[in-house]
Amino acid sequence: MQIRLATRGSRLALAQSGLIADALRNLGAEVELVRVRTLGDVSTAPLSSLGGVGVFVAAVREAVLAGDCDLAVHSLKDLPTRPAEGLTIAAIPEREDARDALCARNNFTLDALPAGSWVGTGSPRRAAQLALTRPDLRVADIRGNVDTRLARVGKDLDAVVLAAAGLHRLGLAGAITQYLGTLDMMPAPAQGALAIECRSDDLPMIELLARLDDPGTRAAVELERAAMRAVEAGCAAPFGALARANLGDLSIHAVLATGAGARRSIVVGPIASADELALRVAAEVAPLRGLRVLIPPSGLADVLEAERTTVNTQAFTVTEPLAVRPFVQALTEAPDVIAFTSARTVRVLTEGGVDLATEIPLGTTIAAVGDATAAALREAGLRVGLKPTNGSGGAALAGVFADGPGTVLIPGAADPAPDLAEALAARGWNVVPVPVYRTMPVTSVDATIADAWPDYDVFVVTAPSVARAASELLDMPGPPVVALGATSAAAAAALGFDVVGTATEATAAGLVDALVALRKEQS
Ligand SMILES: NCc1[nH]cc(CCC(=O)O)c1CC(=O)O
Repeated sequence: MQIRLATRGSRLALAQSGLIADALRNLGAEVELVRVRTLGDVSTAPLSSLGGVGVFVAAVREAVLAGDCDLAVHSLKDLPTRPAEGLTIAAIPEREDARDALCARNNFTLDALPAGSWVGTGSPRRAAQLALTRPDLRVADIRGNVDTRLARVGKDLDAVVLAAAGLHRLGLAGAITQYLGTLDMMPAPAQGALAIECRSDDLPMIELLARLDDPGTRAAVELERAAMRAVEAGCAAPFGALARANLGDLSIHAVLATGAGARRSIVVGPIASADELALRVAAEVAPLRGLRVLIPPSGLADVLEAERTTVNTQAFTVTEPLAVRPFVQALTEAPDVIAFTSARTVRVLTEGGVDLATEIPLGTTIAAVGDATAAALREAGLRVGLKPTNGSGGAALAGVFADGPGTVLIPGAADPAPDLAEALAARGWNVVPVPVYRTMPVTSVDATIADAWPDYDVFVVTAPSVARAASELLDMPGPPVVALGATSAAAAAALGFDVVGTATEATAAGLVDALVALRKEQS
């Protein structure tokens, strides 16, 4: 049989195509490599603007579909999980090493790299896992083929992370200074595996290629890819998975980096139930996947996105800073305590030109309602002396105060939630509220958000003013509400929302915990 094999011209593509050509020649076929230039090879525009890795794949696929060639060899990890019409993956040969490898200067391992070292990778999966194991390293976003990436080690980079399989196939195993374990660096789904594709109606070719198929590899990589699909993680998501077939069983380890940390899963079961295994993995690493959430814009939205929820953002309020002079004036009275009720307050004062670290009298105690506020205060150079030991919010903060007398300054919104002031007054404190910003409701809501309003699984209420604005602008009772803190929960409930959950900590972790608890309840 005379076979024409479509290949890209990159060194890795030629090496991989050559391997398969040789394997086919061993089976008695005559094989000719036909080079296809792809837009991805010709253009210097960023990959994402060309439609992602798919541009490399599209041109060789076209050559096969058009009948100019009979088959193409792909790195399976670069193939979209959606099947290509008219084509079939007729063989997945035995997998090369699936691991990622560190190629570092000075023979460094990941542990030994000095703090602050620059590590090159263009992969969000690799970057996220590096940040988890070695948060003290710096990651450089690099592109290009394996040779160009490797050439930068010892020049502007201290190390790069590359697939061991690619390095092996290029004869570059000598550049590897450490094979990375899956706890530090879970590989991409199907990493190290090749896919041989031909036309779905080319039965003689399908029959020939079947002899190169390794069923164990196929079962493992298909499970990894099914898990990726179930997580709704595209190739840009920080998701890694490695499965192994052993007798009739499949085991899979998977990781999804979620911003602050990562969720991991290990699942084992019979090959016949691979679909169910993929769903179990997805449920463990991405328990919130697919949840439709509406939330005001902030860093919280990014965290929910990393958790694979479907997030829409809509601003319901705008902050209007007020003059800072009343606050600065109040400082001259040397209050015993200043209680900060939001990171926003800290930001408004700092942006208003107040240098909190030098202008607040030394003897004044700084109090914060929760972690986010405390973090903002520390960033402004203050030492936080008082914070709730259990939970967060105004009432929780008042709980850790000693009884008065004394004076507490509370800078914040012009219409603050009354819980902190009331609780402190009841314990004998002289409470001095100082408005430093006003929260104004927006006047309209984006039309697509308004349309989708009844269909959201959760509306995250981050402040009483958010609930108030939403209740005025959109139809009530609206979607189920998860509130960020007890104060927001009470305000939302009073406005007629169905409050189905409350984050005990007004932080990303607290919100995620509340949503996960809700999902568990509902399933
Ligand atoms: N994304 C590029 C790519 N596609 C396949 C390989 C290596 C071979 C393989 O993983 O099968 C590489 C290079 C790399 O990630 O280091």
